[in-house]
Amino acid sequence: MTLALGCIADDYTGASDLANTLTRAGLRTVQTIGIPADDLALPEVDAVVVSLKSRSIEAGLAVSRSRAADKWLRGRGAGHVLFKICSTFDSTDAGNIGPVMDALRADCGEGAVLVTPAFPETGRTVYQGNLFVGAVPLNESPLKDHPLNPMHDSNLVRVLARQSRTQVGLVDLATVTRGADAVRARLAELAAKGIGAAIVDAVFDRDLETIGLVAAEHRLSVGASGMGLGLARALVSTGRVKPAPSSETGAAVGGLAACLAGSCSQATLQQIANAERIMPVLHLDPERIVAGAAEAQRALDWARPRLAEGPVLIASSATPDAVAAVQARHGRDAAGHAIEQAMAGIAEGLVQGGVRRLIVAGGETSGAVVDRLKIPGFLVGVEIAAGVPVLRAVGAEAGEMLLALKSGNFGGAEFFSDALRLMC
Ligand SMILES: Nc1ncnc2c1ncn2[C@@H]1O[C@H](COP(=O)(O)OP(=O)(O)OP(=O)(O)O)[C@@H](O)[C@H]1O
Ligand SMILES: O=C(O)[C@@H](O)C(=O)CO
Repeated sequence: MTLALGCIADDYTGASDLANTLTRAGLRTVQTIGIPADDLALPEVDAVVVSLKSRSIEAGLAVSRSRAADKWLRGRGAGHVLFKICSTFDSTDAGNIGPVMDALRADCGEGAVLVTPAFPETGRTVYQGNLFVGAVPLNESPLKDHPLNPMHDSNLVRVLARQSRTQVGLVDLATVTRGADAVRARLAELAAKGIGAAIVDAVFDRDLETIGLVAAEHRLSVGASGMGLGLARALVSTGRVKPAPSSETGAAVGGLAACLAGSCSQATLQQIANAERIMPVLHLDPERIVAGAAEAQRALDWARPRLAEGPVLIASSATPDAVAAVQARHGRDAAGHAIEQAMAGIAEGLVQGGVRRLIVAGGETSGAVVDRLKIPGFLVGVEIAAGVPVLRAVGAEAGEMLLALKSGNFGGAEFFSDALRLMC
């Protein structure tokens, strides 16, 4: 297998978002959980997205795991590696976007790295280096209340510079609009000044196509699914990849269906409220989760008799005030970790009880669940909502399974019913 594109994603939902974008652009793509074991039977593909759970861990660990994934991908022929980050640039001043970018850049000897989280299909655009979420700057969006990495600065040149050892420049929209040669020239100018990274503006998919053409000539880029779109279209338009027909739904899996939500985003809170109309919903008590295993057991006891009648939803999700109160009592990381592990335990119990179709909301939550279920990889199926495909597990201990891993902010108001309709 010689890869046309290698990707390292810093969380699992982000990885499935990217795998979805690449698949829709015509690249045969597989998503792996971590670096695949040698005996995992991977199909012949153009792109591999290695999913890491490295967004919110200690920076040194994120760097070493990302470097190992990069080495694996380049060892399979990937001339270009995309480090997939969140379209809302989720990170803190300690990392992990800057430190990982610096390390991968040093390893491949890149001059200046193109960086953009723009993903216009989901309302993420970048102008003059400022990230907009829909109509508002990042620091005025719901991301200001994120439980793990509240985002208080929309200027990504500043945000990345605080995390990185290199200086950060800007390729502005006026340059992108002039085309690939103008972007090439600006990047060369920045590299000549010793500036190692450039936030690049993008508002429309056509901007990402221009950026993709230039990025594909380099060894490394950093971005969200929009950068993936640009790269994929460049690989196809320059004849380096022969586009594959769009993804198949595959055979039905059957089995029981359940939903888990650990995301506290506004989008997820609305989706849960709407799900109450169509399925039983259990709201977990975060205090009891932190106190011990009884709350997870209560959830399984609650779900068991109901599942035979239809899907259920179990949620820890809460409003920003409630999340802040739990964090004040137990610490941000300890509370987050305890809730993620409880969700993973609930997922394990549900699968032991016959659940084979599982929808998970939240990147960290999905990471904990997929790890606990020991699923080594996924094939990408139909799209439920922008950035969220149906995933078919490959090599799972439980056998045939369908999953949907929803990024906290993604999906329409009826996301859970939309997903269940497509997961048979
Ligand atoms: N009631 C709660 N109180 C405090 N923390 C919570 C609560 N419910 C969930 N959490 C924690 O909040 C974090 C939510 O992160 P997660 O990545 O799962 O969702 P998200 O950030 O909305 O999604 P994404 O990363 O895909 O955008 C997790 O660590 C989770 O355990
Ligand atoms: O880019 C995004 O917004 C998502 O793929 C994601 O990474 C959220 O966790």
